[in-house]
Amino acid sequence: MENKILIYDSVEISFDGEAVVHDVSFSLTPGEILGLVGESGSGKSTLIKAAMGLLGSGGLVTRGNICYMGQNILDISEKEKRKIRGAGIGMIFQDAGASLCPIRTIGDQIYESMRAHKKVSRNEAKDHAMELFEKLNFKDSQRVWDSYPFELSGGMNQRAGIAISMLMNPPILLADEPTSALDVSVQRQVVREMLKLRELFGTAIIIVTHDIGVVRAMADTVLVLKNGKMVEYGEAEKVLNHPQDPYTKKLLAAVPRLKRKERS
Ligand SMILES: Nc1ncnc2c1ncn2[C@@H]1O[C@H](COP(=O)(O)OP(=O)(O)OP(=O)(O)O)[C@@H](O)[C@H]1O
Repeated sequence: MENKILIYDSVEISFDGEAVVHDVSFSLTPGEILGLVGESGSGKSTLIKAAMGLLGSGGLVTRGNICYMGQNILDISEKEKRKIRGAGIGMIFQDAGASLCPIRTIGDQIYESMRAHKKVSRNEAKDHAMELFEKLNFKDSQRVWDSYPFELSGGMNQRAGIAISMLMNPPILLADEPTSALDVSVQRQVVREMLKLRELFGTAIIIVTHDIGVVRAMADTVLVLKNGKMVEYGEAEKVLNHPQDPYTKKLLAAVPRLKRKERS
């Protein structure tokens, strides 16, 4: 099992008794970036939410196992899951701005989210956040700390959201369409930032995206989902440059040629 920090083993996920993800297996090593792609409704978000225990009331893993650091997270209590969420597995969504509380400053939210996991003073939380902001080249860290989300641009909120999800330095970051609501220049910045997190902290990342350009720029491995089933899984270079499955070929063909050519 050398060095696997997350293992999905034959996972089936159902909503209200109906399976929407079928027999999916993959694993993640420290620092690995896995690109999860597939058409809308193919089950990408459902698959990663299962690792966080965030499927909602009708959702259930109905077969298989999901192991985080050797621990089957389907067997553990809600309290233990809460410990893993944030400190073990961080998550960022498409619109991190919307998941920030509108009536609290970024600083307050950082302090609260850190305090939920460990005993820290406000100053310690601030020092830690400022250090991370600097590492991620935020131009005006103090202003970000003092701002309410509505005082920052959508791109800055997303970058702050990513930084917040990294405060506890989780070994795994699940990123669900983290760039799709952003304009192109901020998209590039966010991609660079996620790569920087891997470089700085050895963070493993699962990135869910429709943007094959982002997958090319980031992923070591790629998993292609269609109607909840794995159609292809392997090294990014192989899957992207020599796709075997017609569905993967179709997904890749949907990408503008210019984008596909830029790194070939
Ligand atoms: N809470 C839910 N209750 C019932 N069915 C759901 C729920 N969440 C997702 N589904 C169903 O599960 C399937 C997979 O949805 P999911 O959102 O995981 O796909 P996706 O690949 O992430 O799509 P997108 O790219 O549009 O975000 C879909 O058929 C969807 O309707």
